[in-house]
Amino acid sequence: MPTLTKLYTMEEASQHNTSDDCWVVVDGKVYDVTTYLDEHPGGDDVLLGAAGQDATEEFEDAGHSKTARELMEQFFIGELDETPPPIPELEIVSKKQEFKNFPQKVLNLSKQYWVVPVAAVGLSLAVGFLYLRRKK
Ligand code: HEM
Repeated sequence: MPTLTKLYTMEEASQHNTSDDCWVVVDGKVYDVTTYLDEHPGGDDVLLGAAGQDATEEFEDAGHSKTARELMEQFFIGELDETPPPIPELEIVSKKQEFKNFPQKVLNLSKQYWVVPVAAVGLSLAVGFLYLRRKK
């Protein structure tokens, strides 16, 4: 089933790293904790230290309670877009591949269009024959 969850790249999340605009990423989920900075029992400094970053390890190390995990859902804004960006090398490889197959492609075309040279030779012979006959 399609989800309506908003996706954010890590690059986008990393730009929200101030006390006026503070996002943290925990376990592939993005949280806007700006309004929670002053309320956080662990202190605002720890959240600010993890702002715009993947804080999964720090979050787990702090041994958060079930209540804390339920509470964080209020700050959930989306998920991390983990789709890898297209690798430019792949394009280069495919272009090289095209070039590599060039002789094969020419061969295939000549197989397909063998009628053209045969017709050309036939036509030349016919014209030559008529020319010679007229000369006599
Ligand atoms: C939306 C995200 C978060 C919520 C809702 C949240 C909530 C809480 C709550 C309720 C506590 C009190 C203890 C408990 O009930 O477990 C706590 C403690 C703490 N949190 Fe968070 N937290 C969040 C994110 C983080 C992150 C990202 C870090 C680390 C970078 C962190 C570090 C800590 C630390 C160090 C403590 C103190 C633990 C202790 O006293 O032993 N928290 N947090």
